[in-house]
Amino acid sequence: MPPILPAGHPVVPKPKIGVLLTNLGTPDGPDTKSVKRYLAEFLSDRRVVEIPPLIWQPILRGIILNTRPQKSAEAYAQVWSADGSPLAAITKAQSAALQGAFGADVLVDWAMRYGNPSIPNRLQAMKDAGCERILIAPLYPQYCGATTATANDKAFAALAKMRWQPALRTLPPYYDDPAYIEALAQSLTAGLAALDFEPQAIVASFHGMPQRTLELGDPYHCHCQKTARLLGERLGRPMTVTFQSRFGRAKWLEPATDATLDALPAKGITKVAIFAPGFSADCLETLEELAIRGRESFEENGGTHFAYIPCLNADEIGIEMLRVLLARQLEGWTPSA
Ligand SMILES: C=CC1=C(C)c2cc3[nH]c(cc4nc(cc5[nH]c(cc1n2)c(C)c5CCC(=O)O)C(CCC(=O)O)=C4C)c(C)c3C=C
Ligand SMILES: [Fe+2]
Ligand SMILES: [Fe+2]
Repeated sequence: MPPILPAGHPVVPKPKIGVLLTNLGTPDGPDTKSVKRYLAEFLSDRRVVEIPPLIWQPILRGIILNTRPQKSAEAYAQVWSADGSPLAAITKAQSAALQGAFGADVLVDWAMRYGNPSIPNRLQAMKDAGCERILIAPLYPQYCGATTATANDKAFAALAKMRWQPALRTLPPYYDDPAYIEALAQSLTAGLAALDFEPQAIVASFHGMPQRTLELGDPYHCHCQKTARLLGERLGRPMTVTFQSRFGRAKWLEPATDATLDALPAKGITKVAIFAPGFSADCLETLEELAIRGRESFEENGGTHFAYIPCLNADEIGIEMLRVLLARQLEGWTPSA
């Protein structure tokens, strides 16, 4: 058969391509009203709280949304930056850095699953800019229905309303990708080298989820364990894996980060370094829960040295890793990617 494309022809014509980075979401401001609006949307997501709405909604509206927003707003106020919520500010910086790395062929933007800028809003903006092909990139290394799936659901729902849809791809979870493990290894090595003490333990703290979600078949727990194992092997140092941010009364994944930190000094471990490999950007859960409250609690229980090592964020190592992962997904879509 003769070749279907004339010799020298590019394999694919050059359509306009969009890359939409997505993350969890955050309130518009560190005030009770904004946090209440955000938590109402977040905690009404049936991928996040897997309790039948007839039982859950009265608890959410009657109890949780009347108590938690004020407490959470105080926590957000402690970490709020000049650029707004750290999660939003860092995701925006990641988007700008990747735009620089890809150049004019690819439009890079960012959106939040809950709150602003919303996924439907930024997808529409990409379509309006002429993007015919879009890569949705949920920035969660470990897959969880409560994070990866719901972010993609939101994008699919927006596309479901479009008469003229763009073509779509999604970034798969990258918990065991050599580029991710290497980025974590380099970032952790640099973070440890900058300390003025030698930690006796390195704690890898992942966001938790209900134990029941694991039993229903969600791979998140296994993904976290594999990330920590590969990183430990790469560095030749064991990692203490823990799960943080417990919410509600149900049993969550264990061991819990707070209980583990509090128990270490009694075992003779008074110097620790902690980091959060499952978070692609620092946020409330890392800056307030780990770096502020985790430290206080560890020291109250006899700890003497505590270091929080930041996430990959928009640092060079993290951006290069994301560029590699995204470029791989764009293969065949653009001759230059
Ligand atoms: C209610 C159940 C929750 C599940 C399940 C859950 C899973 C989960 N979350 C992240 C990442 C983040 N969560 C963040 C905040 C946050 N998470 C929950 C609850 C669940 N998370 C709440 C109620 C909150 C809000 C803050 C609070 O009131 O305490 C954030 C930070 C957002 C920010 O604005 O900085 C991230 C990121 C993952 C990876 C995950 C997977 C199991
Ligand atoms: Fe969460
Ligand atoms: Fe928290």
